Amino acid sequence: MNSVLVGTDTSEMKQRETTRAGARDVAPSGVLVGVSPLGVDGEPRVVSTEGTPSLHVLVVDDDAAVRKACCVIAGGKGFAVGEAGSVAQAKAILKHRKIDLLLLDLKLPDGGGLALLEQVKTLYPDTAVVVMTAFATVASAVEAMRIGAGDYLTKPFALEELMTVLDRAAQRRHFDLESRLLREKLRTQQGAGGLVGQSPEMEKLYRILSKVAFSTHPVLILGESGTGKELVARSIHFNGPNATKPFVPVDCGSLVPTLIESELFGHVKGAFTGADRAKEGLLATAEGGTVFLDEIGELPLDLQAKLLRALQEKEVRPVGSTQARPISARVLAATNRDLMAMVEQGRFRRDLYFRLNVVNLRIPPLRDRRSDIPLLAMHFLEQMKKESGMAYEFSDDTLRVMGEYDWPGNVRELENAIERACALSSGPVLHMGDLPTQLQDFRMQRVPTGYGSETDAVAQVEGNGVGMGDGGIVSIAEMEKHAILGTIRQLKGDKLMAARLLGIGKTTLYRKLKEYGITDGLGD
Ligand SMILES: Nc1ncnc2c1ncn2[C@@H]1O[C@H](COP(=O)(O)OP(=O)(O)OP(=O)(O)O)[C@@H](O)[C@H]1O
Repeated sequence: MNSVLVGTDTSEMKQRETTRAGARDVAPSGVLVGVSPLGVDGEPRVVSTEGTPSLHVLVVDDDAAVRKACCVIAGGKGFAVGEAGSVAQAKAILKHRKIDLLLLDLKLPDGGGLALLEQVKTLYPDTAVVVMTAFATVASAVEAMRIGAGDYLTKPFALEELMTVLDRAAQRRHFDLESRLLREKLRTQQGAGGLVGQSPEMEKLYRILSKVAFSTHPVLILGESGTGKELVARSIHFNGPNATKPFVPVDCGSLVPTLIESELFGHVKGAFTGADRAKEGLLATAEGGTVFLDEIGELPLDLQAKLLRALQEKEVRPVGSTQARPISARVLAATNRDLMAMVEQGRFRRDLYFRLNVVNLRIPPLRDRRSDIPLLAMHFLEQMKKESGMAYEFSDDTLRVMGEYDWPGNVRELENAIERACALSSGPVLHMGDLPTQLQDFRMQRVPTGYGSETDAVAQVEGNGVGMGDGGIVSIAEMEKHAILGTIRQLKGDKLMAARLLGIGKTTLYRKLKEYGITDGLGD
């Protein structure tokens, strides 16, 4: 089989005869197939006897022997095959039938194959094209690739070359299909991890995400804090082929420096004081799954070198061990820092940067995709409704200000603001007064002469009452006190929740209460 060549060159005629004889009898897989020339109706014949074929292949060549050989090989692989001997026949078939893969000879009797290719790429962009060309016209193969052919075969070609090209096309097709389905899933919010957003920026992100999910390359996820880097990493993992394997997030910024190495690579018993048991590192725990290295820019330089070695050699050496242990996890990393600048400053290893940055995904800040704000706001509101059973809704003013605000803390800030508003509101309608002070300040800067709608003004005075509702000037300390006490009261004394919603620590809250001379409960 290996020595059999398929081609149009007359010097290959003898070999072609061999091909034809071989092809007529047995396909490479041993499956018997019958190949017939194209019927007058132009319909490609399904010739495989194996199950339902996955790909529809059309062979366009004026040489019947080449057509037959290709049909036999493709049919043997379980594809539905058809053949056309001219441009006109090919067009007739393409009009009536969805073709997944076109095997196209560039030299056809009734016109150029290149023109047909151009037409196919315009009318049927999903059809993959493999051009077949004689060695002498390899320049036209280059032109064909430029127009959109995915692959090419130089005639005469060995049958195994054809088989490889068919396998590659089938794989690519499968990949494209999966990635299209995933993109659709992400777009309609059904993707695992539930990424919300329909702005052009998010569409672009879904496009790249749906492609990288099926590969095993490292991906560097870039974006400001709170833009959704971890959510994107989860989406990549849970939509990929290893979704059932572990997803292990590692926050490089919060690991205790002296313990990072043993956390990442593991340690043996007795490796250091307190290591009374051997421990597997996070890189090994992810076995076959994904390790998500968050805040990778925070990793100390010496550990960057060790991580690079582990990634290159695909093995880790636990602290205190002389033996390496293989690792098979995919690595995704994220940072809100300018890693390239850190490389220039010598604070991040260039080689590690390139290792992690095989593909990068940049998540734009929320202020650069404002059309997503209402969608995200409604999404978080729905979540709150489900959790609380309350029929919350935004006042017009609240929704408008949220859409205009810059959200320096991005989606996380928006999510927290809505959670806080729901916890503080006295009724189902969320007013401006229920939003965090930074949004109220923002609105006051924009509308210096008033509060906007009357309802919201009332809500502001009646709500947590922060601001200049009584017309006088209030000190920042006074506003802070007002906010703290108002929040605790509205939460019926739940100080932990109040601290959380106010974005301050529990200890700070208690210290402030002490400063105000309040030692017992408030509102409880
Ligand atoms: N597109 C989105 N759709 C729905 N929720 C989102 C989206 N982006 C972010 N979130 C939510 O916002 C919060 C912050 O997201 P995440 O932790 O992924 O951000 P991050 O960029 O990793 O933040 P950091 O840099 O601070 O670690 C999470 O609760 C996440 O679920």
